Amino acid sequence: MAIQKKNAKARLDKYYYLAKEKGYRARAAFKLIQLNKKYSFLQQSKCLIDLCAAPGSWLQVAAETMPAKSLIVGVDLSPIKPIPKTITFQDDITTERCRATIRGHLKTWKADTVIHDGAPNVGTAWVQDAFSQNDLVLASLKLATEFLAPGGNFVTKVFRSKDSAKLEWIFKQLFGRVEQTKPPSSRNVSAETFYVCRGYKAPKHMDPRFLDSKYAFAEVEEAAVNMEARVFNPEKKKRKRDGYEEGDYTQFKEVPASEFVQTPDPIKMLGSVNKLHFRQEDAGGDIALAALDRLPETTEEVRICCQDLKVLGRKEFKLLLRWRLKARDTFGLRQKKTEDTGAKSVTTTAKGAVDDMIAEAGAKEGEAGEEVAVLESMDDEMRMQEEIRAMQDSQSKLKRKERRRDNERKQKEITRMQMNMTVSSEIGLDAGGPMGDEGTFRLRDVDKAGIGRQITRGRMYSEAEKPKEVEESEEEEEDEELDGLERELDAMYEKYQEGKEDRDAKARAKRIRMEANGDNDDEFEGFDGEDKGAETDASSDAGIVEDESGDETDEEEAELLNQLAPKENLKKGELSGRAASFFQQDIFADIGGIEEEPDYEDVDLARDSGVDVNSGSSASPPLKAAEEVDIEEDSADEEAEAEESDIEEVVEAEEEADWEEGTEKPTTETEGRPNIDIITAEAMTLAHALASGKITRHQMEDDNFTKYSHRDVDGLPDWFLDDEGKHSRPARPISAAAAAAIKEKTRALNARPIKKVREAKARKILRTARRIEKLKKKSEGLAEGDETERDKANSISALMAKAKKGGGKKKGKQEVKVVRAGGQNKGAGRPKGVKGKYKMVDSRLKKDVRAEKRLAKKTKGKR
Ligand SMILES: C[S@@+](CC[C@H](N)C(=O)[O-])C[C@H]1O[C@@H](n2cnc3c(N)ncnc32)[C@H](O)[C@@H]1O
Repeated sequence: MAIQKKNAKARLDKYYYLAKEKGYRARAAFKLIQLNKKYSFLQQSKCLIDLCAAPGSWLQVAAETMPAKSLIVGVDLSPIKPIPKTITFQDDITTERCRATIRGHLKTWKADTVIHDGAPNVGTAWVQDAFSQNDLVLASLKLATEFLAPGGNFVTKVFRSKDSAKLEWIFKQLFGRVEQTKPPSSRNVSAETFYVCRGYKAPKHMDPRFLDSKYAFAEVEEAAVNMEARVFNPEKKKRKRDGYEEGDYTQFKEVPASEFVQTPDPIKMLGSVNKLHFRQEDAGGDIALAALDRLPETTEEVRICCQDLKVLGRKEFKLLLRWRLKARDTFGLRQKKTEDTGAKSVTTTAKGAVDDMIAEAGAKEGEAGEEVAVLESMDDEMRMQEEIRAMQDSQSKLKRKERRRDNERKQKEITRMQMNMTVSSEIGLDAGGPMGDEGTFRLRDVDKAGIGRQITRGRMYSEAEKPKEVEESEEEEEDEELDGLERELDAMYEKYQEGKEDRDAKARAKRIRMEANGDNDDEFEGFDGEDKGAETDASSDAGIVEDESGDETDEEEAELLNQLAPKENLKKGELSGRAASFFQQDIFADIGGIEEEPDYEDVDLARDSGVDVNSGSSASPPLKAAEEVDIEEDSADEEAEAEESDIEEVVEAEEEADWEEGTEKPTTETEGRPNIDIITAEAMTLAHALASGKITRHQMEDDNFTKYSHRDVDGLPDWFLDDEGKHSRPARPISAAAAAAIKEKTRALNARPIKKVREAKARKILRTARRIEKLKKKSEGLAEGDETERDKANSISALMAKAKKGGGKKKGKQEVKVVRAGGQNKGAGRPKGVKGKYKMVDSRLKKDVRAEKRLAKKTKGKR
């Protein structure tokens, strides 16, 4: 009684008092609180079913944690006192009636979460308790599958037993994520544990047997307990998560040592019992045991080992097995195996020492006579085999390593030779000379490897292009896997780019431009002044921005705009308006008129690198070279790039619009040269350096032979190239003057009116020009007429005045309505029915005006 009292008190732990303090009906409330703290399923649920809910502490927690206006239904065999915000009823959760009642409460709703804390009336045998509890879990799961929404949660209590693994397997079939946990408030002494199953898969069809305890918990042939592992790997302890084995409820087991000698399965015995004893228990005594006890082989060491089998190591188990074999020999229990079988055991059991020992001990021998006789020789032989295998392995590894190193060395030599860093005599000295069998540079080998062409083209030999003969099967497999990953990565990158283009118009415009410009990863083909296409390509590659003025489509307007700076009016050697304004920039202030003959090399270079040169002119070469500068390079900073994209976007949009109208594509060329403008400080620095003769073609060529000039981009993924394009590019020098010039240019560009305004202004000028033209013609006609000079002059000045006004009535100019004051219009305010501007006149004023007009007419007629 005293003990009972003590136990009862121990049960009243802190959660019991906490539950009292907080007003929860049971300490179980904290289990749900702690589970929810870890997995937060209550906050996300709008509809919950609590199975086995009495007295209702879980319902209380759910009601206070779930969102307002949630639907909470609780059911239990026992009555539940009403809880605010919840619906409760009394029923057995395994019945159809209970399901129907829940259905009635839920109506069209589906449950987000089903919780189950059921415990059948326990108190019978532990195994029985566990089974009925798990049966209840299965019933609750069955109910949950009927009401759970897809993606819903199921939280349940499970008693750890041999069936809990089966339950876990079932949970995993129905839910995406299944976790087992034991909240701190669950007593350690209790075998209960909780499963939190999330992401209900909501299968359309389910075999009813799946949730039937008869099938779910049916005894499947248990995999034989691996006693060998227990005996030969005693250091690896496995936790007993499955509870007690069926029919085996004692913790400590001991058997007479004679049983161990007689048993056909000594390994199993060593793995399952705790002790082998030599105690005589039967009144008559065990003769075998007594004889065993007196055997000289039963040494003190053997006796100590028999005391506690659970603490033995591999060596001690081996000792016991040998002792057993000797004892069996003595008792005549063992028949020697034929030489043949022995030999077979040696060759077939190559799985390591554990297997050897199993063979030694004749594990699972059917009868007592099937044991292997030669223990020691087997051990030695196996050990030898093992050693040989290990040596072979390490040798082949070494060979492979050496081969790889050799290949790497050869590759380095090839690269060095390509870069003129080595002379041919240096190469292959150790490889029997160039003509030797292992000559590094035997062309046949090189060709076989498929890199001959690349070498002759001057391309670097890359790591990725290893000769086939040195490829190993492992590497091939690895490559295949990597290829697959790369393809996946490429697809993901493409998807990302598409998404980016959808969101970002600039990215879209950039892609369109890239497509329009064609593939820009063409190899560097060298400078070629004749190749216009290449020139354009190169300039577009470098991000050249076309001049907006090239987009004008209205012929007349374009004409008019061009008239403002007519080129044909330029004298020989004189700069065009655009060129003149370009060279008015401060940066070119130091360049005076240069008299020397043009340096045609520089001129060529300028053209090749995107600077368009009019070589037919006699202007000073640097000036001419830079007169129509078409250099462009990628802007180094993000700002410039953004700016560039902006401009390009406008250009694209305009181009598309023009094409839609069916007009010709606007020319982006002037006299065969692209209309390109400098927009970056780097380009401006280069232009200045070229124009001022600070650098020559050769210098520029040298400067451009960098690590960036011969990049091999073949086979590189897009994402990598895009990233390289952004971050790994040559840092070109920028002079302060060039930066200032570009800044000034950008400022001027920003200050410039938008295209629409410029067009409107141009239209206005055009209209005026047309009127003047008309006027000219009219006045010519008048001059030829018979009228007096005075009349002619009057008519011309009237025409002039009219033209000045803008050619008659201005469209949209509102007329002022004259309204007679008095009558119904008498009084203040707008007269009825009059819209817009109006003027009130009285009858007197009206009469006076009419009289004046009459008089003026009369006088005119008399003249
Ligand atoms: C541990 S209590 C539940 C405590 C509850 N979660 C709480 O917080 O108050 C277990 C409950 O399971 C109920 N139960 C057992 N078998 C049941 C069944 N077949 N149908 C409904 N309820 C059952 C018992 O009546 C008992 O009230």
